[in-house]
Amino acid sequence: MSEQHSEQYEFKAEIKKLLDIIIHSLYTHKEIFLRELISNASDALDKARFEQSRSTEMASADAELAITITTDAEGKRLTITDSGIGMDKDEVVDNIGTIAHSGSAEFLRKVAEDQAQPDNIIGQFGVGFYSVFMVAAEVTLTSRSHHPDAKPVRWHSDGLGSYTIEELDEDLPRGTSIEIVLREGEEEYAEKERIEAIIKRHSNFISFPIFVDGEKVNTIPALWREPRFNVKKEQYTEFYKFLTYDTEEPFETLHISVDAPVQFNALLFIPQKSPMLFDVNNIEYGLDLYVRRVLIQRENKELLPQYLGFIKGVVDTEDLPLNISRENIQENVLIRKIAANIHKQILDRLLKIASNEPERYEQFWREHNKLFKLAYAQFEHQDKIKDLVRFNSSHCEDASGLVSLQDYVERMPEGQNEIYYISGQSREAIESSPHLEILKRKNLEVLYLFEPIDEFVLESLRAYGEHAFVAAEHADPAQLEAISSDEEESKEELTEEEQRDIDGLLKAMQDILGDRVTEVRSSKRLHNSPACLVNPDGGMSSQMQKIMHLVNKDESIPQKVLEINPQHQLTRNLLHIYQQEGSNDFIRKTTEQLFESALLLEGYLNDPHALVNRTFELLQQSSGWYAEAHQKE
Ligand SMILES: Nc1ncnc2c1ncn2[C@@H]1O[C@H](COP(=O)(O)OP(=O)(O)OP(=O)(O)O)[C@@H](O)[C@H]1O
Repeated sequence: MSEQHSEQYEFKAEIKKLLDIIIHSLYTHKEIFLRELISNASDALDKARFEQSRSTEMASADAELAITITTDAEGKRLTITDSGIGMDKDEVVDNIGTIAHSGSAEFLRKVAEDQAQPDNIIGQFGVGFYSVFMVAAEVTLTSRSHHPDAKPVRWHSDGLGSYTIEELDEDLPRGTSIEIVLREGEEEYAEKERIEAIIKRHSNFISFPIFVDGEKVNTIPALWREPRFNVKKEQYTEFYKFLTYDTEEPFETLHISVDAPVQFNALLFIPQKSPMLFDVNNIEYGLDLYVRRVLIQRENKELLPQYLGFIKGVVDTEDLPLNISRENIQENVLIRKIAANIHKQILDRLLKIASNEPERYEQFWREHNKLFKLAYAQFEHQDKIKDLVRFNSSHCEDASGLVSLQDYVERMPEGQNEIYYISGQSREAIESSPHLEILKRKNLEVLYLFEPIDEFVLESLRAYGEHAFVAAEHADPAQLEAISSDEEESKEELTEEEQRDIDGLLKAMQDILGDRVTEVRSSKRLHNSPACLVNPDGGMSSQMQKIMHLVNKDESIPQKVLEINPQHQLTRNLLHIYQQEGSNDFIRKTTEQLFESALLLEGYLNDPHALVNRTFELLQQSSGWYAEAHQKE
């Protein structure tokens, strides 16, 4: 054969690194290299079938779409050939010379990040084409693109530092062929039985025939088109592992068959583990869309709302034209109908698990809630979502407990109309909040929200039944009056004179704080704490306010109401001082101190210097008075 001269290229540094790990890996399941090559061949065949379905002019138009494997035990060789889309020279350089694709890049990042043993994680990632070097001493890839005028190309490498590439003058049938010369010790991969066993284990669901030395090996039809009663649990699990490379069983399987108003079959899985979420707004998700068994698009996002992005699976419909373009999928009414049906079925299944197997549902929630909570942004199916969300609450023994809104409402005592919540970084932080005091005293359950998104969830859900969600700081003490509490309130009533003077004291405190507060007023909500900050009526909750400040890069402190507990001993003491001397320097310092302490508790105090210095001054003064008082005795 006449050949043009071949050109030699060095591998890029990152590929060298990947190859070095792969070649020196002691990984015991090297057989997955075949899964990777067959998966690439299948993708190439899917693309060829896709082009065929839209009558693109192609080389070898009549070739059967199949994968052909030949073994040569004597020559220690294995060849994998497909009649797929093929590659021209530029495509080989671009595709085989890069690891920008998901599997390998992720693999390298994980190895670098975790210092993890590559051997343990190599099987979890599709490390793609290069995994062939786990078993190969030499690899020759020959490819002929489907473009009618393309020239065949040959790529050759021993995986060590460089590769050669050349265009061939003779024409070849469309597709790609990978010839592997096995390394010493890896001869088993040139044995027919071994190869057949590997295919059965990892590639049984490939939708194209796979021939090994002339015999067809894979026999399983598209599982999602089988009637449900025909499919065994093990087959679902096997298909799930094939689809996701997960090593565990799926958490839940949904096999859906619908005939009207739109025909489709779907096989969907909820994995046990959530995907790695670095950025929930930027995750890869979607369902594989087939039209009459032809793969039209992997990870189609129109079929699944983002908040259910942890779900994996395939959808196959008879009702769309095969030549639908990927762009048209987006506006297609049938796709929307399929998506709506799938959406509803998934939620119904989750509701069923939540009511029949609450503990198992909690397991789901713990794993997938981060993504699921993005449901706050969509307004469809809100009633179902309300029954699916879970939070920690004051009813739980510790921060790991979960309650449903239904449970909460069932526990509500007579007279309680609202569902109370409070946000904070931890259960401890939340439980020390003065805003909780009145609710605790009335024995009312409060939802504890630990993540910023939680408040968005409640804001958008607004109410459960007729019970509105209300931040603890907005709980109206007047309304709570009606609810009886276990503890008898041991209020020491203020005398008429004290009541009058306390108004004067509050006014004096307000003058001291000026426009740092909207008002200083007497509190009905406090019990143990002397003071707290609350939002002026109808404002957003503090947590929400903080998020908005963060978003707007605003560091200013919002104006709030300072509430003073008139029953507190500190207030009583201040009142006596005020009655004797009017507003003086001690009242000024104490007011500043109360205000800044409340700011500190709310997380607003940017600079604690003044607070600390004032603490020293007040301690010095009060210890002086103490010493004096005791001397006199
Ligand atoms: N048999 C083949 N026919 C046509 N193109 C191929 C074939 N094998 C590989 N390629 C091309 O080379 C690219 C790189 O393949 P590789 O196996 O390294 O990664 P990948 O398949 O893209 O990613 P991943 O392994 O994460 O799924 C493929 O995306 C494809 O474009």
